[in-house]
Amino acid sequence: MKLITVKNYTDMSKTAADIIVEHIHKHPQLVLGLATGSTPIETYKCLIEDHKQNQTSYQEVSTFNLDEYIGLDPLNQNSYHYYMKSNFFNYINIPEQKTHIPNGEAIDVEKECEDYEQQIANHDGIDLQLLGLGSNGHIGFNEPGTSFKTATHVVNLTNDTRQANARFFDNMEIVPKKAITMGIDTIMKSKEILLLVSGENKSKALARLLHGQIDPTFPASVLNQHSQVTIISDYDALQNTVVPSSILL
Ligand SMILES: N[C@@H]1[C@@H](O)[C@H](O)[C@@H](COP(=O)(O)O)O[C@@H]1O
Repeated sequence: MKLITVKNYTDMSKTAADIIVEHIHKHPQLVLGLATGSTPIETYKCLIEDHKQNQTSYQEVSTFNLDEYIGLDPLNQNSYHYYMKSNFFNYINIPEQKTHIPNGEAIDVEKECEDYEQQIANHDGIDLQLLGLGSNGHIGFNEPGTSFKTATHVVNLTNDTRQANARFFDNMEIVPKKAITMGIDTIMKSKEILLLVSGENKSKALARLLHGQIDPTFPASVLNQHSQVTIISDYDALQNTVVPSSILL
């Protein structure tokens, strides 16, 4: 595990975008795993800026998003379909058929999960997966207690997670109770993982990830078992953490 420490959210975002762009330049057919939430928004802005300035092309890149709420129309402003279009896809030259997000409106959601997993496999897996960190340690929507062996599946969202995401919705009542998420095993099969962590509200979770035991009650801890993880963290998220010497700087 490698840790890149940066001053603040802006620097975290620039650093993450630089790493992603470097991967695309080396490998134009990159299979890129994408995340939503507040954390990667500025990274997407930096990627859009780079696309404008340096013409980095997404023509041959394929993307797979981590998750989507069940029951939200893709045009609903809180769906991750809408988020990805309005924060990223609308501003780069990626062909729509190369972007993949679970269909939260599928009639047969179990089949949708199987198909999603199969599509990732058909692309020979994810080359670089971008991840955020839930304050309860969730990755994607894999909540505490999820088996490390899970493939893409349907989850019941915990109240903690619904509350954490309620800020995007008009009221708590309309925050979906279920979602489709890549499983922990799906994420762990990615060849490389880039975890972004910013802000004091993530500092406890980050400390537990860096120091804690590998334990399904804290899903992100599984990342300690992956050989190609880079964490980019700002000072606020690292406060009160003495970085263990086992973490490569
Ligand atoms: N499903 C998403 C995750 O993919 C995201 O990484 C995490 C952190 O969100 P944020 O970046 O807004 O703190 O929680 C959300 O619930």
